[in-house]
Amino acid sequence: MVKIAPSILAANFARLEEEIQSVEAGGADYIHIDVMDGHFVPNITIGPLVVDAVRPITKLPLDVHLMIEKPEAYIDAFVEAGADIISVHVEASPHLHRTIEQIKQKGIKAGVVLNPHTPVETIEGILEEVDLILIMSVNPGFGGQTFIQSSLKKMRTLSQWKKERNLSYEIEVDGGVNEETAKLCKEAGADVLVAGSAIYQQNDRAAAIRAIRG
Ligand SMILES: O=C(CO)[C@H](O)[C@H](O)COP(=O)(O)O
Ligand SMILES: [Fe+2]
Repeated sequence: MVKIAPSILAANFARLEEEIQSVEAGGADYIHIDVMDGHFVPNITIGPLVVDAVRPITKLPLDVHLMIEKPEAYIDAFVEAGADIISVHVEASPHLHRTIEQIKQKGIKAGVVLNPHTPVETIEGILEEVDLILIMSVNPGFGGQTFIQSSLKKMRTLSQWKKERNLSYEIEVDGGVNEETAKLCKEAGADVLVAGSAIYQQNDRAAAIRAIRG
């Protein structure tokens, strides 16, 4: 069954505890946390302090999506704050192999993220090292954008490589995921669906999660 990772970017930050607990009770599998630095992407969101505050209020794995320059400088802080999965953008990581090793040495899962224009071939050399590959289906920086269809081809390729090469990474998709686009992502081989607006804009979080899971 596909996993659902609600993105708290679309939550009411003044009520973060309730917002997180509502999706946990509604059947979510991960809590997706979008970290933006105002440099790699044109928006600023949250840092390790918020991850640290959120850690004790949920049992779910914290799936931390770093949209920041020099992610290697902040990995230790996010691990200490309680991240379970840390994903870094290939576009922000000239020494991607080293950064992935740095995350794994901390005993947590390591992911790599591809922007919409970045071909999957750029990470072919690191497929065996990563626990998760996150395909951006919008340009990172904001919630509530429209799903970019060309991301489906990347999911299909990653799914095919995974089978052919007997690999174990999870294929995650992020941006514009709703009931309709979720179906396409599942058909293309996605294992984890991130959804912000499609979950947090609904009062009934369990129903929203069920609809996306399909
Ligand atoms: O990484 C992100 C944006 O950079 C978010 O996780 C993503 O946009 C989720 O929001 P939505 O489901 O509303 O598109
Ligand atoms: Fe994200």
